[in-house]
Amino acid sequence: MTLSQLVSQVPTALLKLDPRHMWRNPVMFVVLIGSVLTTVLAFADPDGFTVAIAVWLWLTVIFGNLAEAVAEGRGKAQAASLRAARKDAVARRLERDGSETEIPGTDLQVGDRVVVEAGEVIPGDGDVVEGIASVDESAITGESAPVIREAGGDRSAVTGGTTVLSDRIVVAITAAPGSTFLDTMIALVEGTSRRKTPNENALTILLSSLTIVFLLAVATLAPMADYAGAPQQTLVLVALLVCLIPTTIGALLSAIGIAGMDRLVRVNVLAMSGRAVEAAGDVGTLLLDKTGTITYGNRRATAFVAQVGLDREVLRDTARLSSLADPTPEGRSIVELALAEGAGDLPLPVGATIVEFSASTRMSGVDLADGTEVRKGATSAVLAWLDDTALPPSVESAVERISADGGTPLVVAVRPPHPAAGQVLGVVHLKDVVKPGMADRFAELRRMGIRTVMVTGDNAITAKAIAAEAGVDDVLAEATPEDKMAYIRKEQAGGRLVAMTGDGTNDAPALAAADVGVAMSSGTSAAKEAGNMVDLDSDPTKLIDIVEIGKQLLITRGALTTFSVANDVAKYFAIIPAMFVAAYPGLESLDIMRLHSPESAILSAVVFNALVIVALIPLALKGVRYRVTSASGLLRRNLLVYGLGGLIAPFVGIKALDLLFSSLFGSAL
Ligand SMILES: Nc1ncnc2c1ncn2[C@@H]1O[C@H](COP(=O)(O)OP(=O)(O)OP(=O)(O)O)[C@@H](O)[C@H]1O
Ligand SMILES: [K+]
Ligand SMILES: [Mg+2]
Repeated sequence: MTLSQLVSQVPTALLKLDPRHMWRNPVMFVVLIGSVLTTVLAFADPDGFTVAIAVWLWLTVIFGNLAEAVAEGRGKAQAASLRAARKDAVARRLERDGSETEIPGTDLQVGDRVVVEAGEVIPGDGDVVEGIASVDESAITGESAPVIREAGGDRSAVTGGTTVLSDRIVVAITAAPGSTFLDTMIALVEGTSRRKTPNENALTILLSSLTIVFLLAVATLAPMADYAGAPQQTLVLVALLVCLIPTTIGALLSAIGIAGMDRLVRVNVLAMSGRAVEAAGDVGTLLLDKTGTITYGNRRATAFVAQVGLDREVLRDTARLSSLADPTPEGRSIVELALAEGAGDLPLPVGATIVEFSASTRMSGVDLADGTEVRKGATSAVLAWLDDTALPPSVESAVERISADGGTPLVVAVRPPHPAAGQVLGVVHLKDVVKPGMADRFAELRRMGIRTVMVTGDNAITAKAIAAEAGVDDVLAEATPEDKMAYIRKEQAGGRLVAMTGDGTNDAPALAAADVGVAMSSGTSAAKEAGNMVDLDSDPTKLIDIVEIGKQLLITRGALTTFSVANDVAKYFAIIPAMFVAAYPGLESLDIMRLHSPESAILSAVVFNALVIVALIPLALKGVRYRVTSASGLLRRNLLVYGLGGLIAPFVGIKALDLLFSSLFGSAL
């Protein structure tokens, strides 16, 4: 933060003096009332002291607004560059009859299908329903490397404003104009949609209560001072009140929250709510999707292993048949492998019914017109479909070998028309690769006290093999969407906050149930809508940064609250004796500060109180540094630094200002 940044936000800070805005912050609202009151007094009796107090009370309020304005200002710059990305693209809407109509992108409706080809801007948010393309998403991510977006899998979502670099895709629009991802993002970084988080609300209530306590203390001080023969002016009582109420944290609270969101935006994560950011700081369990999260996610068929005695061509052609209408990356890779291994390029037979893959059935295939049913899928699912027959031994050993290797075995089976029995033909070997560097990052999470759990629809052996390679703490295999939900609920019932990253439509319910649900930007629209954060880089290990930023937010807020309250308590002891020493000479032993005069004591305290806010703006925005240590160690350290610092600072600061003022205006004060 530079000085010019501060100065440039002064107009915004002044606009924020609007009582309708100030009302949301009770501590600073009290200061505002105090400023108005002392200003009236200054007009009635314009002596130097009164004017000085009035001016510094106004500055106190403005400094608080300045903190918020600077925090918001950083987002505004980002919003401006995002606006530039929201180009008004022309949409090529696909009509029912297959023809195309050109319409403005802003006229698109949810459910419309649009064609986008190389060089064109995607006119709205949606899911790719046909084709595969490389897309330049730098407009939203700032990353220039193109990404692949394709129909059917977990990498199907595209964002309006990004550009197709190669090939042709058909996109089904999922967001109405005005409520697109880019619109949400702009509102978020601008802070326009920011609401107070539960913790912020709780802290605001606490700070308001403290304010009331000090208000009562100062109010009872007035008659006591009268009685003692040292009547205090209203001006002094107002100034005293402002010094005692927790103005430091009151002024910086909202800036701390905005800065937390902003730090996330800087690592390309959009948090849809501040609550999610706070929760991230307290996460105990992290659920990670295997495919696409821990592994690259483009599971590809690499081999057909037929049952002993069966021609490999039969397996190859049946596997191909079962995949002809399967748009998932797995399905398409099977068709490609079959072709490469010499299968004919025949289309799907007429009259065939497509059976789509789903995460709960874990199978896909076709039903032919003659009643023959063809399936491929997870071993247990296919065996259950075949009325619990056992696997032929040769297939069983192939399944085990593929799984132990971390691959996904897809069993292929046929069920001829009744009464002939169904039969397993063999298995397709799907391979996926664990992303590099995973084990290190999981070790880091472990040091932060977070347990990592890999969740997958794959079988237990494959899951264990991948888990061992990636270094996670636990695995949940053959997980249906319901299993994922149940696991999250169980952890939450144990008092742990759960974070989860996911990209698939089948992840959506779990993403919604998790305390922190991070959807990969590459994922499906359903996943993005269900989560409360989106990672534009689609990097699941980003959760480490997210947790750090969440912890940093909580620590910063805690540290500055400690400082603020300690500061106020210390001021009480620094200035009360100075104010009353004339009336009660017995207080002299308490008057360790030896301030010049009661007026100088009050003015110094008010000025110090205001300057502390400005001095702490950089820390509020940057955040207190987070180190990986135990929570209690951190607490102890912060109490020591910020509690003790808060106690000592006023004595030093007020004394210094008192010396300055008394040397400048000695006789007047
Ligand atoms: N296109 C498909 N056709 C048939 N079966 C499939 C297909 N894709 C996956 N399967 C089977 O279904 C199982 C579950 O797949 P799913 O995509 O739900 O989970 P996953 O990809 O292993 O895990 P996740 O996506 O949650 O990381 C897979 O292990 C595989 O056996
Ligand atoms: K104060
Ligand atoms: Mg999947």
